[in-house]
Amino acid sequence: MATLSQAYKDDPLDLQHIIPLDFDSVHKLPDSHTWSDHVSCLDSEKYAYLKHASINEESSVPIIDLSAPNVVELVGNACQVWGMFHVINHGVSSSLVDDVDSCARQLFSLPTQQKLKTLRAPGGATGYGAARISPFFSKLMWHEGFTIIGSAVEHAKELWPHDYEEFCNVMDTYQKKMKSLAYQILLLILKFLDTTQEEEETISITSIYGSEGALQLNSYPCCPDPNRAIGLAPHTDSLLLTILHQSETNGLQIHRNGVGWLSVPPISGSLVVNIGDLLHIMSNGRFPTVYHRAVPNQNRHRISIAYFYGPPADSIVGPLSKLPFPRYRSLTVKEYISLKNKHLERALSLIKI
Ligand SMILES: C=C1C[C@]23C[C@H]1CC[C@H]2[C@@]12CCC[C@@](C)(C(=O)O1)[C@H]2[C@@H]3C(=O)O
Ligand SMILES: O=C(O)CCC(=O)C(=O)O
Ligand SMILES: [Fe+2]
Repeated sequence: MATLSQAYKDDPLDLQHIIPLDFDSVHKLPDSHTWSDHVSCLDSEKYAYLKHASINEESSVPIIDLSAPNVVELVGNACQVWGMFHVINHGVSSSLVDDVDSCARQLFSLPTQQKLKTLRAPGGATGYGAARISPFFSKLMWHEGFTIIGSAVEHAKELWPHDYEEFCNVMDTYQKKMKSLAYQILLLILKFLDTTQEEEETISITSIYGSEGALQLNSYPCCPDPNRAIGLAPHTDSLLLTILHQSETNGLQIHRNGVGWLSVPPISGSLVVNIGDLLHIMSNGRFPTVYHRAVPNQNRHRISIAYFYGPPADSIVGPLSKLPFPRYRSLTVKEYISLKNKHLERALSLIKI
């Protein structure tokens, strides 16, 4: 059976030459990390649009209480209008979230030489390094990441030879919580979409027993010139849905047609859920896959933790059968990952019917 790690291994990305900067030693934004044209170009292009757009919708990402009686409708509407929402009353304890956050901080505050011991191998998907999307951009990002798929033990032993257990336990517990929360949200979404009983059963069974997730720890160090740098370049997430914890510092932005880049500030105790490409496909395009980015700050080192939830790599994903006029062809998760690795955002248009 193909696993998520295998899917990334089969389609290696050459990231070896892209290594995060030793951020502490840099006091001026290097040319390699200066995006001024790109950043302002994206914004001004969209501001020109704004003059003509009529903005008569809610102006910020909705906050959904998972214990609300009409939660299916709330989640469904948020998925259709925004492709993103905050969840509160999600059942994940704040102490666990704080632990993950502080473990991530500890990891990123290790000396660069130490972190580089876990540098993502050429065919590997896990460990320390630049974002996978980096080779698609000519400028580098003000960011370092650490990817975990399954157990973090091998990398953790390299980072803290005598003291790795606490990190592993926290990451394991958090991944389990994220998996069950993601599953719970997926069921609400399937209820909202027109899903046949049979499909619901197949999807639920594979999602709970066979699903695979990945945990991405993101670090955006203090940046000497944040307006001309990008933390994480604009992208959509590939899998079904992503659950993001952002600590108290702003940085996440989403792109809204006719509006431009909109900040999604952290709300204490909430988690941000966003639709990924695979759920966009399953919903036959009814749910947008959210184009988003992260920007750095001058005085605050920002940490975010993203959990990516998806079906097993060899399962087949396509528009749900009751949704009329399929707009995308069905394909395996592995095939989609491979298309995305090669074509990034053009992957979706390549599977249009
Ligand atoms: C399971 C996943 C999801 C990945 C790839 C793999 C592990 C790391 C994830 C991210 C995290 C950072 C943004 C992104 C775009 C990236 O560059 O790496 C994500 C990507 C995706 O959603 O495609
Ligand atoms: O740091 C953030 O707010 C966004 C992270 C993100 O988009 C990702 O990890 O895919
Ligand atoms: Fe993302």
